[in-house]
Formats: sequence, structure tokens, C-alpha cells
Amino acid sequence: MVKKEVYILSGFLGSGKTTLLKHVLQALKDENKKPAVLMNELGSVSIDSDAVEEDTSMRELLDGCICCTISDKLEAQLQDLLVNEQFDVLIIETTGAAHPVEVVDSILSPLFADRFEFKGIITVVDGKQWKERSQFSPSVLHLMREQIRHAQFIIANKMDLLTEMEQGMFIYELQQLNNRAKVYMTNYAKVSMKDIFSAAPEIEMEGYDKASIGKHLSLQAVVYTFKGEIDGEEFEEWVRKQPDTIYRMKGYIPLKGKKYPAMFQYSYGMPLFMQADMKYKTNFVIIGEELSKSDILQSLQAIDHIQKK
Ligand SMILES: Nc1nc2c(ncn2[C@@H]2O[C@H](COP(=O)(O)OP(=O)(O)OP(=O)(O)O)[C@@H](O)[C@H]2O)c(=O)[nH]1
Repeated sequence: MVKKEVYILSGFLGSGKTTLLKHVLQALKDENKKPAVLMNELGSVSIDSDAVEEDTSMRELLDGCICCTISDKLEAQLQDLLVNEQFDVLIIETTGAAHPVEVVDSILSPLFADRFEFKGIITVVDGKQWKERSQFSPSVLHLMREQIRHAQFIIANKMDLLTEMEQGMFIYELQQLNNRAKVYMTNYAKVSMKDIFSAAPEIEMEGYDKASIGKHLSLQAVVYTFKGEIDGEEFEEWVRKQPDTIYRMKGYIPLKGKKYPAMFQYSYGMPLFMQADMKYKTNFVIIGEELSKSDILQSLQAIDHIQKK
């Protein structure tokens, strides 16, 4: 089955994400590719959905930020799109207050490992907002930096509102934060999408045991598929031993004595087990920075007790 390409549009409130979305949709149509859009708004009413024409499949996640309150709903929406809609490329526009890595995390969910091909995060930065960033709180500043840091493509937008000197400074500062991303200077987010579409996919998840996020992304994903049974205590011990550069783990763990594999969630130090009510594939995804893939796979193999017949 051909995997569907996924792009995440990120960027702080008002930076120009919806403006960019319109260009992206037009460019996809010009290439005869059918887009689908998933939009997330903090409020309970969507304001931007008018940007999407009626012939494009769209789902909306309202009243919450993808990253915290409704990540389960996001997965349900992704399932719904896969089952009910025909499309080639999925664009996820996140709320300006979202951390993009949390969204990548859902795309990399074990549920979708063989359906989606993650192509990258496109972050829009408002040059004027950036210039005046000292007015923002430390946590907002942190979020803006994170959105820039994790992008594969940076749209340095609203250049019309900056002098040439300021533009130079802006690009320099963006590159200080992320020198791996491609940076485009734009007015009204007008960028050649051909360049972005033709870039290599960021994460390949073929064969489940092989997942590498592209050379220029600091995040990595490792995927393991359990083949035998897992002892709960051994697994907890394994989790405790992992480095704190692991931000996220998620998957279905075939615990000894349980009918179905249990759903395991871990984010920023907090582990959580949930009973599943059906048999999911026992894929387990680990996302972080500076991970040793071989150590992770070997240590998981060591607690994966495959029954000998
Ligand atoms: N001057 C100027 N205005 C721009 C530019 N790009 C976008 N805008 C305007 O900035 C405003 C916000 O743009 P949007 O595309 O709605 O931004 P957004 O990131 O989707 O906003 P949220 O959904 O609130 O996060 C709109 O009024 C745009 O017309 C630009 O390059 N220059």
C-alpha cells in the first residue's frame, strides 16, 4: 500500500500558517495530488476552515490543543481519514500554541507505522513578532524556539515588515537555532512548494525495526515489535534505566498473563499503562534525541521472552 505523505504546519499564533496552507493546497492540486487537512484550533469554533475548499477532505479538532488534551482524538481523526477519505497527502495545521513534536508523535504512533510517511515540520515564523519577542513570556519564547528548532523547513515570513538589516539579523538568528533546516524568506508565505515536496522523507519506518529520522533532524525514532511475552516488572525496570533524552514512548506491550497487549504511554518522565480491548500489533515506538538504537533494540530483545515450542 502506498503510504500517505504527512506534513505538519507549525508556527506561533498569527505567524501565517493558514496563509501558507492555502499555497500548499493549491500546489498539491497543481501536481494532481489530493490533499486532506486536519486543523486544530484552541477555541471551540474553527476560524480558519474557510481557507479549505469544499472538495478537500477535512477534519477539525476543536477546543483544545493537539498536544495535551486531545491526542487520542487526533489519533481517532487520523484513523477516520484513513478509512473514509481518499487522499495522497495530509497536512496538519497545528494551533500556534502547540509543540510540534507532540504531533509528530501521533503520526509515528504504532497504529500508523505502515500508513503514513512523515515528510517534515514546516514552521512559519513572523519576522516582526520575532524582532519584538522580548515582550513574550519565557514559556512562549521557549515554545517559539522549539517550533524553530525541530523544523525541517522554516518559512521566515512577513519580510515586508522588516528592513533589510533586520531581515539579515532574523535569518542569522534562525540559523543559530537550527542550521539544518531549509530557510525561505517570504511575504505572505509565498514559497516554491516544489522544493519542499521534492525533499526526502524525514522518517522511514520500513520493517518496523528500522526507523531513522533524517540526518538533519535532532529527533530520532526507534521502533521495536515484540515477538514474545513481557514480564511487567522487567519492563518497568527497563523503562527506569532509559536515558532522559527519551521524550516519548508509546506502544502495545504483550504483558504476560494478559489477553490483549496493554497500551503503554510515556511522556516526559511519566509512564502510564492502559488496558486495551482488542488485539493491536505489538509495535513500540521510542522518540528522543541522541538515542543509541542498537542499545535500545538489544535491551528490548533481552526482555522479550519468545516461547520455544
Ligand atoms: N504584512 C504581512 N502580513 C501577513 C503576511 N503573512 C500573513 N499575514 C497576515 O497575518 C495575519 C495572520 O495570518 P494567518 O495565516 O491567519 O496566521 P496563522 O498562523 O494561521 O494564525 P493562527 O491561526 O492564529 O495561529 C493575517 O491577517 C495575514 O493576512 C506577510 O508576509 N506580511
